[in-house]
Order: sequence, then structure tokens, then C-alpha cells
Amino acid sequence: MSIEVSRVSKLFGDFVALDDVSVSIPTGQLTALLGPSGGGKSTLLRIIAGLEQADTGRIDIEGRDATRLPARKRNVGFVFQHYAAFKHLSVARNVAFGLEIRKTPKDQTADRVHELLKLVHLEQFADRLPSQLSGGQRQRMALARALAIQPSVLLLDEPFGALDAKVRKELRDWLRRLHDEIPVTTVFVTHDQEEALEVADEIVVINNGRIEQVGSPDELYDAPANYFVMSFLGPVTHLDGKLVRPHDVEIHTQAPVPVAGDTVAGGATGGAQQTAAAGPAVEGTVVRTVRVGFEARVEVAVAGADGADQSVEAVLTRAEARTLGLAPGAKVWLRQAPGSISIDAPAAAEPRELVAAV
Ligand SMILES: Nc1ncnc2c1ncn2[C@@H]1O[C@H](COP(=O)(O)OP(=O)(O)OP(=O)(O)O)[C@@H](O)[C@H]1O
Repeated sequence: MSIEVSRVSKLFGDFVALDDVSVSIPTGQLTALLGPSGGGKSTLLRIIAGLEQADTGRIDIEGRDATRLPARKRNVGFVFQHYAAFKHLSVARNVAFGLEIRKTPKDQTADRVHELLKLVHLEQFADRLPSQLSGGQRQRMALARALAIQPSVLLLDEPFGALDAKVRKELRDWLRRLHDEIPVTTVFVTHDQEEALEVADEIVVINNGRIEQVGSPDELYDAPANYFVMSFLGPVTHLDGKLVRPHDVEIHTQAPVPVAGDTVAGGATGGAQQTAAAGPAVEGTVVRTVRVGFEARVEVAVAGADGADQSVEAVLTRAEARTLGLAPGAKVWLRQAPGSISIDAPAAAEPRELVAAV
């Protein structure tokens, strides 16, 4: 393991930002710290970097106790969302900075800067000033600068957060490819589940100063440990007392023949369960259908346990929606698709609070 975080807690006044957090970050992989705003991701990253001190607990980096080491002695590269470049220095000099202060011989520095600028596709901009770069190019320069000192760990705090969606997506793909080329242990903070699922080898889900789950993108998606993780990883809806994904809700225009509903695989307590066969269907009425790109989102009103109408969302392909001809007011039957996963919804009132927290 490249980074071992053991029983780390951090308070700001009496606010608990991190509560007894332990996690192992594997060597050579891209690990995402994922969670909602204020959950403690940046605080954890800053403690690993040595920019913040934990109140209790221990940090080991590459087998060495780094808990009390100052940031500059931890051999970590760091990139923030708003990268502070030296405005009056060229791109090449910015990248060279870490090497110059370490008194690296000039020719070695020049070679390394050239190599890094090539790696981040900025060779032709070596002599420009940072202000003459686009936001995406500036973040690539920041990465080159962080990599210059050959860090054992690269820490990225929402590195693409300030960029527009298209550039963000490009840089995300680029970071993945870059990491395949030079597999430095990398930890990056994001609140964007899609970014984490797409880029990371491993995801650490953090909420309210605690770790909710650690796993590969597939593990998290296929076996979320709890209600929070499942809700945070993408759209969810409630069907028959369970949290399910809208694309796992089947819509029938006639009452389907019930097949014994059986639960085959349970995760951790309270975690996802996989339905082997479809159980009885729930009757409802179509409220509206909205087409979004190739999908059709169908809102269906069903009678809840308390008698009041509850809204269930189902997502179909456009073709499916067209075949079913779902007009508002149409009577339908909903059931969870066989093989899909669900989590028992917590007792009354709680779901709404949790969804609001997300
Ligand atoms: N220096 C500080 N002083 C007081 N409170 C702080 C300080 N730094 C962070 N906090 C608080 O600690 C909590 C966790 O902050 P942190 O930045 O780690 O969250 P985050 O998950 O990275 O969220 P975001 O994505 O919004 O940055 C927040 O409620 C924040 O207000």
C-alpha cells in the first residue's frame, strides 16, 4: 500500500470534519475520494499532503511514518482546483520551479521540463505566460509541475472543477491515459460520481467525515454498501419500500403474472440485494413522460403505504416508451427487473432527509 491512513480524526472547533477514518490507498493506482460537498474529502487530502495536521491518527506514505513530516518532505505533488502559477514566469519555468529550488543541474532540468511538456502536450507553449493559456492547458501545466519532482504520490483536489463540462471531460480522459503511461499513485478529490466512476481504479466514498464504502467502480455500482452510496452514485427511485434505479423499473400495461420474488445475494448488512425473479407488480397511473435524448423518463403515481400517492420514476428507451404508448392517465404495473439490485428503504421520513442531504 502506498498510503495508509489510520484512525485519523480532525475537528475544526467542535465541528467533526473527519471521524476516525482509516483507509489504504494502493500503489500505482488512481484513487478517487468521492462525496458531497463538506464531507471531508479535501481535509483528508490535505492531511495526506501535510498541509493540515490530523488531531489524532497516523499517515504512512510508502512505508514511512509521515504523520509529523512537513509537506515538503513527503515527496508529494499537489494540484488544486484554482492553480496558483507564477504569473511572471513562462510555462517552462513554472514547470522547472520545483527542480530549480532542489538545485537540480540545469541540463537535467531542461531535459525533464521538455519531457514533461511533451507528456502534457504543451511543448509548443513552453515560452508563453500562464495567462496566455486556456483553463484546461493551465491545469495540464500544473500537473507537469507537480510531476517534475517525481513525487511518489500525486494529490489532486478537484483539478478540473473550475472548467466547463466539455474541457472537463477531455481532461478526465487525458488524466486516465496519462496515468496509464506513468502510473504514479494518484489520489483525486471529486464530488462528481460520473468522474469517479469513469476515471478511478478505486473509489473511497466519504460523507459526514466518515468512509461509507471503498471499492472499484464496479463493486460500488453493483453492490453499494448502503442507502447513501446507492443514492450518491446515480439516479434512484422508491418502489414498494425499496430503493431501486429508475432503469431497473419495468413498466407493464397489463398486470404481469407474478413470479416468486426471491433475494439471492446480500451485501453487507443494509447493503444491496439482488432480485433473482420479479415479484408482484405495483399498480399505478402515468403522470407524465419526458423525453431526454434517447431516454424516456416516466413518472408514475402509486398508492403509498400511508394511502397517499407516491411518485416512482422509470427510465425506458424511446422505442420502449413508444411501443407501450404511455399517455398521462394510463394504468400501468411496475416491478423491479429480475437481476437488478435494491436496498430496503429506511423507515418513514428518513429517505427524504437523506436524499436532501445528497
Ligand atoms: N480551516 C477550516 N476551518 C473551519 N472549518 C473547516 C476548515 N476546513 C474545512 N472546514 C469544514 O470541514 C468540513 C469538511 O470540509 P472539506 O473541504 O474537507 O469538505 P469536502 O468534502 O472537500 O467538500 P468540498 O467539495 O465542498 O470542498 C466542511 O464543513 C468545512 O466547512
